Amino acid sequence: MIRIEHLTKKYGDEAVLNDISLTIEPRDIYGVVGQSGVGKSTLLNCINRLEEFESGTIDVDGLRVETLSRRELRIFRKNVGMIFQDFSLIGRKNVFDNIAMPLECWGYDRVKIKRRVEELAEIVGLEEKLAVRPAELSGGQKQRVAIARALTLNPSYLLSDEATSALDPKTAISIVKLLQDINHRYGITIVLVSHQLDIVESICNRVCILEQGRVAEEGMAESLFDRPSIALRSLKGELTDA
Ligand SMILES: Nc1ncnc2c1ncn2[C@@H]1O[C@H](COP(=O)(O)OP(=O)(O)OP(=O)(O)O)[C@@H](O)[C@H]1O
Repeated sequence: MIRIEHLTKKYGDEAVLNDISLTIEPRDIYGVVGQSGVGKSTLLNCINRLEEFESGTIDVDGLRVETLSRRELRIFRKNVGMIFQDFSLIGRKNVFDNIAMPLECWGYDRVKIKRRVEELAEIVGLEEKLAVRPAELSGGQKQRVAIARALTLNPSYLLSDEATSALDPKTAISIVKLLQDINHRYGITIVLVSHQLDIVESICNRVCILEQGRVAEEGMAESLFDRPSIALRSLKGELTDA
C-alpha cells in the first residue's frame, strides 16, 4: 500500500504539490490525471524519491520513503519499477542487455540473468528480438523492453509516466493490455500518470484528478467517469472559462 499524507513539494518558492493525501491499495491500477504542468510526474518522482519533498509523508508497505538512507533507498527501489514516455533505453545495448541491466547492477550471475531475461521477454512478447538494438524496434516494442526491464527485480509497484503517450492508438491499447495482464497475473500495483483519459478510464480502478497542485477529486474510476464532475469536465475541455 502507498499512503501519501499531506505531501508538499516546492520548486523554489512555488508549491507544485500542495498538501496531497491519497492511498493506493495493493493491486490497484491507480490513475493520476490533470492538466499539463499540474505536478503528475513530480508526484510519481516523490513516491520513489527521485525528487525530495518539503513536508508530508509517503509510506510504501510500512517504509517511510522520506526517512530512507541512501543504502535503504537503493533496496527500496528494487520494489518500485518505473517506465517513461521516451522509453529510456540504452541505444548501444541490445534488447537482452537493456533488460538485464538492473540484474547486472545487483550482481546476479549470468545463468540467472539469462533465465530471467528470457522469462521477461516471453511475458512482453519479445522472444525473437533479444539480439536487436532499440533503433530497430517500433515504439510499442521499445516500451515492451522498458516494461521488461522495470520488472526484472520482481517489484510490487510499477510507476508509469505517460508510457503510452508517444504511441499510436492501436499500439497504446496493446501496451495497456500488457500492463493490465501484468497487474492481474503478478498482482503488481500500477500508478499510471496519463493525459489520455480514454486509457485511464479503460484500465484504472481508481483515479485522482490534480488541479493546481491539489487533489480536486479522487475515487473509483467507474463512478468518476459515469458522472463526470466539474473537475473532470474541465479536464476534458467541456467547460469554458466564464
Ligand atoms: N526540476 C524542476 N525545477 C523547477 N521546476 C520544475 C522542475 N520539474 C518540474 N517543474 C515544474 O513543476 C511543475 C509540475 O511539473 P510536472 O512535470 O510534474 O507536471 P506534469 O503534470 O507531469 O506535466 P505534463 O503533463 O506536461 O508532463 C511544472 O510547472 C514544471 O515546470
